[in-house]
Amino acid sequence: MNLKEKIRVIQDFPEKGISFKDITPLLQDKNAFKKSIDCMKKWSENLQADIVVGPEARGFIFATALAYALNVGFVPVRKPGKLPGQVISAEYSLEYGKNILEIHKDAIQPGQKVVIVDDLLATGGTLLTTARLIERLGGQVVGIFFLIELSELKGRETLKEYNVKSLITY
Ligand SMILES: O=P(O)(O)OC[C@H]1O[C@H](OP(=O)(O)OP(=O)(O)O)[C@H](O)[C@@H]1O
Ligand SMILES: Nc1ncnc2[nH]cnc12
Repeated sequence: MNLKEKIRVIQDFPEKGISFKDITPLLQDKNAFKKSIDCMKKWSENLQADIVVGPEARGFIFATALAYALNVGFVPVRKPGKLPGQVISAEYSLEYGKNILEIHKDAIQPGQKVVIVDDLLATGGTLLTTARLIERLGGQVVGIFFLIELSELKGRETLKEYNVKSLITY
């Protein structure tokens, strides 16, 4: 099965000039969704991850499924004002716009091995910010997995110090 065929490309969304990669057809297809998570599970072999982290919102979908498959816990990284406990936060830039990400202070224990999962790598800003938040809490980022990588935007350069893998490349 070719996973790329399950991605719907929509031009000029959410603004002019953006070629939006819509993951919803892949999620609707049980075989494609399962294959995506099974591949990420394979990448996780030997990493001995203690926890999987996913950034809001699309990251939650893949990160929770992988956490379940690996039989480890899940930690959400959220947009501002959503987490109720004490948080640390950081600002970052997106392919379109700016944002802030937050994580609960007690979400990661020092020395824990962390895998981060998101749907898409564009500039890498979201994932670099997420990785830095985890490191500020003492976690060790052992893998960063994506469904989709937009190679033109050079996110892999931004994340060059990490073990980065993606399933579909544009
Ligand atoms: O590599 P980057 O340039 O940081 O871009 C990639 C991020 O952009 C999208 O999230 P978005 O913030 O649009 O949020 P959503 O998941 O809530 O739709 C996507 O899900 C990634 O998290
Ligand atoms: N081109 C794109 N398509 C889907 N999600 C994105 N997030 C950042 N850039 C994106």
